[in-house]
Amino acid sequence: MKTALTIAGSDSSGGAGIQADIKTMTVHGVYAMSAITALTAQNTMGVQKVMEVTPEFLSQQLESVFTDIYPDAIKIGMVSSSALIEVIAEKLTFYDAKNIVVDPVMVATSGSKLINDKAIEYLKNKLFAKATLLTPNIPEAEILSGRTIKTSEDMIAAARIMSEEYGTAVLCKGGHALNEANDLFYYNHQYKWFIGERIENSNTHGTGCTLSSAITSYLAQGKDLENAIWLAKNYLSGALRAMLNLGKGSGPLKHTWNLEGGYEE
Ligand SMILES: Nc1ncnc2c1ncn2[C@@H]1O[C@H](COP(=O)(O)OP(=O)(O)OP(=O)(O)O)[C@@H](O)[C@H]1O
Ligand SMILES: Cc1ncc(COP(=O)(O)O)c(N)n1
Repeated sequence: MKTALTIAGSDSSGGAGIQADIKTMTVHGVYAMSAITALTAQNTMGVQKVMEVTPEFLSQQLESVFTDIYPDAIKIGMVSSSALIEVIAEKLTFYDAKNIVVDPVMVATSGSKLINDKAIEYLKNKLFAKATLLTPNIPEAEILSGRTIKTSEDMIAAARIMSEEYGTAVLCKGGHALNEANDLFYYNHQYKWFIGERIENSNTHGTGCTLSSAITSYLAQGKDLENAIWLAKNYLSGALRAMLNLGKGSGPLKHTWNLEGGYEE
């Protein structure tokens, strides 16, 4: 069985973070493991409280996982402080980790900030160069590239800046654009659009986490990067199309849709 590790925050409401990642990896037939960076008390309406783990405890979780069940691929999500980022960067190097998807989570769908400013600099300087793929959404891509994104051309320019600066592939997600759900992939001085039909569903809590952990699952199974992105986007579209409607705010996706025989693309 292929194995994957998520290094991320726990979401008590189960729609994003560690819980979304484990559900997604599991329905892809991949053995999921976790190293938790923070506990969040959150629901579909917002993040009520965050409790970070200590760098020592994160370090121990990573050591416990890597020295026993080596992950074939790794997803990194919410990491809110520079000390935790340093620990992750050090362990990824020490254990020679491969197939690393970094989702630079900064703000939850509900608007709550999930990272501090110093940590953003550490992400850029210590973690991004180790990534196989970075998956910023549009607001994150604006912060990371220093460019305002209003058009498709702006998305290409921002992705180029990030890809060239960090020497990694970038998938700039277009879920925050108004009419489309097209994601822009940039690697090796070339770009490609991953076109998605926009689904009218206001329950989008955890779309970013789910997409990045689906990509990670496919990488663990040995798919190449572009194929992994196509397959993951198809999975995500099905999870939105299943129209689960839970909670009072922006609710979670139906992660199990692909086990139920419906919603074929
Ligand atoms: N309404 C939608 N219909 C179809 N696809 C969507 C929709 N909204 C988002 N997506 C897709 O979901 C994925 C995540 O994109 P998005 O830009 O929402 O990321 P994100 O902001 O990191 O997610 P999150 O809401 O978890 O923070 C992308 O592939 C995007 O195209
Ligand atoms: C622990 C954790 N990690 C990531 C997100 C971002 O996901 P979203 O933007 O969909 O709320 C979140 N809300 N909580």
